[in-house]
Amino acid sequence: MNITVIGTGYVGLVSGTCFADSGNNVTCVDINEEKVNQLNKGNIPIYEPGLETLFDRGQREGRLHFTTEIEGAVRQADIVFLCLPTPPGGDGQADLSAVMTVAGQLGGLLEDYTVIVNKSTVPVGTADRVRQAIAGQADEELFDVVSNPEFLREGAAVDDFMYPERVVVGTSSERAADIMTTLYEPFVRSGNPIIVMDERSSELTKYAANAMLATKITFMNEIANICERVGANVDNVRRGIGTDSRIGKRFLFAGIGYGGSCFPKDVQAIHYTAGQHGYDFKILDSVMKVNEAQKVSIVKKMEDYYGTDDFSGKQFGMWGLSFKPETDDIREAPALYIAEALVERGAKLLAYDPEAIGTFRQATSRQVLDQTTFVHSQQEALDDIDALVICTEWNEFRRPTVDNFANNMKQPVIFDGRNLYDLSRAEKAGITYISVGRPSVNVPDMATTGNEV
Ligand SMILES: NC(=O)C1=CN([C@@H]2O[C@H](COP(=O)(O)OP(=O)(O)OC[C@H]3O[C@@H](n4cnc5c(N)ncnc54)[C@H](O)[C@@H]3O)[C@@H](O)[C@H]2O)C=CC1
Ligand SMILES: O=C(O)[C@H]1O[C@H](OP(=O)(O)OP(=O)(O)OC[C@H]2O[C@@H](n3ccc(=O)[nH]c3=O)[C@H](O)[C@@H]2O)[C@H](O)[C@@H](O)[C@@H]1O
Repeated sequence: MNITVIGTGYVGLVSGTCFADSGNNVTCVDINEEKVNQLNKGNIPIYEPGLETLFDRGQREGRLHFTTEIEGAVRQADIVFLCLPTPPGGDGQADLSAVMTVAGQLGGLLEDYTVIVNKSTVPVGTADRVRQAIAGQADEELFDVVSNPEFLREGAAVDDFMYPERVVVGTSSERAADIMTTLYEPFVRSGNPIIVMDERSSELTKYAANAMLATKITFMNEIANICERVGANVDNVRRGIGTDSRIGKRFLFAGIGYGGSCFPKDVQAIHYTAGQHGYDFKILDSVMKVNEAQKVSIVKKMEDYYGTDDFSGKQFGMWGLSFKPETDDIREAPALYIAEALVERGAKLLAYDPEAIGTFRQATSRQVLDQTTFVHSQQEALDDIDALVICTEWNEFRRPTVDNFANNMKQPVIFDGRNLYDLSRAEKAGITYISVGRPSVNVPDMATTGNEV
């Protein structure tokens, strides 16, 4: 099939590359000329494991093209995917300006029947709005509008796209449903379902999935906060409940809050939509409040440990800047908030991340930049620091076994926002180790090691 993807961000680039790899002829369109030039030279602007191999193959075999010219790309397409940004507007409402601008351009370009697919995360009713925008300029026989939300995760995007647990297709048109089913059949060979439903349910499914996952994480963060108060261990509680298949093992890891480009904005957006329809979505109100506090909960622990909120004269190492491992994306990353809070309290930072130093530098404040030295290895971030703060669970941070820290650090004090290390080993190694929802180790007057299984 001839596929045109409009918007070559995370979703557009991964979708376009994977569709090309399954034998389609794909043209990706973006208004960012510099990005398109780089992509045409074979340079991928994001770090995403496994993408490069498929991308190179697609370009080499002539099935993956990039352009800024929307006209030709849409005219030749059987299917047009909209993979455009839908950032939060001022009040939390999703900003649909990119989607509606492109929708307004499409009508005049359709010559033969084309399926217009919205892959962006958009509020309920957007498929209708896109249909109306196109219908103003094109015969209704010439197109259908489909909602096809994307569930990939950054850092695992290629696998998620190639082997989706489900594909959701929202359309009331049988013709469009058949085309979408044919397109996705190679991706669900393992028997996972393509679920066809109406457009509105499909649009809401995307928000419901993200809001449910954000709620699950937040629930565990609250359990962790209780664990800290009653002397329990959230790892044990997680194992104890996760083995119940009704609850499930995944997305139960307590930490320093969820970040990224989607959970925060999508929770806000569905909360806003509910409010627009006269419904107060109370649970999501709490999820947002708890998550805000959780992002900087580690700073509160540091204040308790030092007995002051004045960190002047202290230097902290920071491991991990991205919002999660295997990505250089720092959007809504807890590390941004933690760095800001530490610098506000007078600290200096030595920061390391395997991939996200560049993106972090662009996003953080001048004040943080002035007080931060970025280093190129985890080891360098341990030099002459008062304590290490762990913000992202990159695998390489698990490698120096916890026993090594005592030899490598001036003060073996670790504040771990991601629960990387075993408590009893930290205790034996003589490290002061304060993590999330677990008893603190080697801290005078604080609870000691709990009951590790
Ligand atoms: N990032 C992720 O992991 C996921 C994102 N989503 C959703 O997918 C949508 C896109 O997200 P990302 O790929 O992260 O966005 P992004 O912000 O990384 O990229 C969007 C791209 O669209 C381009 N663009 C903007 N206006 C344009 C226009 N008028 N014409 C052509 N190109 C234009 C931008 O230059 C940029 O390259 C959002 O609605 C998001 O919520 C859904 C699932 C996963
Ligand atoms: O709509 C989207 O953009 C995507 O949002 C999330 O994907 P992503 O944001 O890439 O990353 P996740 O792996 O979901 O992690 C999100 C945040 O939750 C945190 N998290 C995750 C899992 C967990 O157990 N605990 C936890 O704190 C992570 O550290 C991270 O900050 C969803 O998982 C995807 O299905 C969805 O397509």
